[in-house]
Amino acid sequence: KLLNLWKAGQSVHNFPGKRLILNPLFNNFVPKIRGISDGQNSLFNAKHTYFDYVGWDAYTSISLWPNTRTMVVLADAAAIKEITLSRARFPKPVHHYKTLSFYGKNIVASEGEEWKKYRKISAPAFSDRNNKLVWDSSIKIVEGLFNDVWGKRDVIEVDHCVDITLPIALFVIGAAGFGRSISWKEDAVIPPGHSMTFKDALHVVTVEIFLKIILPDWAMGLTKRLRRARLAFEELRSYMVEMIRDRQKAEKAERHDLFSSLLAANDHTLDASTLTESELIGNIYIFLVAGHETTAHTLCFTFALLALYPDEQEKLVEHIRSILPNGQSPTYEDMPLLTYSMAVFYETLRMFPPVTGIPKEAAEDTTITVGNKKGEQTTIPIPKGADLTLSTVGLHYNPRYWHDPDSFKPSRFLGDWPRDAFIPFSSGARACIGRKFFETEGIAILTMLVSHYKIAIKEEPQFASESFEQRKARVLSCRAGLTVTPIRVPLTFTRRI
Ligand code: HEM
Repeated sequence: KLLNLWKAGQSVHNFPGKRLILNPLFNNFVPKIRGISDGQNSLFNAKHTYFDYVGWDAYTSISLWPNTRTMVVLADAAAIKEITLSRARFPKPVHHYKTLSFYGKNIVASEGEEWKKYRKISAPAFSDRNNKLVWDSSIKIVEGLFNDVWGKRDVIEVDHCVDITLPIALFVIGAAGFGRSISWKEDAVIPPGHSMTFKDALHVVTVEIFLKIILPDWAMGLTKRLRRARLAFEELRSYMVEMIRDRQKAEKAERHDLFSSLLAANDHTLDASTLTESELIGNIYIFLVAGHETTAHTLCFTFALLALYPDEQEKLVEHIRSILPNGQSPTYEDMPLLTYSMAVFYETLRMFPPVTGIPKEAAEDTTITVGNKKGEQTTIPIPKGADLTLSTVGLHYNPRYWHDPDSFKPSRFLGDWPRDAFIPFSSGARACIGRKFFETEGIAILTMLVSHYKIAIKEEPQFASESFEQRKARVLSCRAGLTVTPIRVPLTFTRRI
């Protein structure tokens, strides 16, 4: 093993970095122990500090067990751009995404011809015509929250903001992606033939996904938590199968949503049939997950930041009022005018990118040139098979590109800003297909919420004496999940209009 470590170090010309016993796969299960494991949420916690320590916008991370893994972690905008633009030289290491394929192969966890096929089938559903559907669905869902859940109350206290943002995001992808409209009232009821709601099944599967990596099937019956996880995996599958059967039985209405595109590709009566049943379910699952958790967590951090910085919230409200002076609901045509809402999201995504590290691998022996804050450049040899991690957080907190990166300043996104140093949706051919979907629903939801309600941190007696910095650290604390997960964001919504 020591010889392997020496050889791996040689292969990257001993570029400085970490030498660890355990592969990053174990970060979620083993705490941070110097020389052994990087621990949970390590990229997010370190932000740009380890790059500062090394003195370059790159470092190596070589680990030994269960196999020798050579990784180069990057926070250099030019190097990251080069990598994301060269898909043949730096493909997606699909073997790291195996857990996302347990329902079937899909667009996120594939490469090459297979990925091209899934992308081609899905792309038409992300057109401008469907974005209008996303917008209208989002407005309707927030109106449902106001009317059916919050009702006539002037002050609403929420113990954890994700309790509202997760259902909102799930209802939007359900309605706009899969024609599955769920009302807030229906959502609480377990339908006949099921023992969990759709929302709970999807949530448990998303949270417990890591158990699937480490445990064999037989072990999933050992404890109450594992049995609940196993039940959720089965329940979600049966919900997805029902969704397919219901849509297949329904009148062939003129629909152009994602579900129609996926089903048409699975229609064995057509010559163009290209998706198997397992690929169909694999892709439905991945769109449900990719389309709701990232969105829900981003909305939650956005509300938390606006509550912590009331001056920024008022600037946002003033801007919205200048576009919608009579308090009317925004329309899809208003979206391009709501530039401050977009700036607030981008600043939130800069500070809390849901995906903290984007994996790539080297398909051949190659090199990468990176820089540092002194303006120097150096070239790192990258051996074939080495892993590369594009550190979204490292890049987003890199002072070479962002002035005062630790401060929440949405206005930095109003003028000219360094586009290559902003990759919350990744970049290049493998960038997020749902970016516009998110931006559309996000702006509709944010605009509706802040123009109707003032958002504040919920006052709780046990935290009465904390300083602003302590409050900020408490409210914004997060852990690693499938995406960066806020731990507890207690908020108060007070009616404005
Ligand atoms: C704040 C919102 C979102 C963020 C930050 C985000 C981020 C990302 C990132 C970083 C990737 C690349 C992942 C990788 O290389 O492994 C990605 C891919 C993807 N995202 Fe998103 N996403 C968001 C919302 C959405 C939504 C709303 C949908 C669907 C409705 C979606 C669907 C997908 C899909 C299908 C892929 C795989 C694309 C491909 O490989 O061709 N995402 N997303």
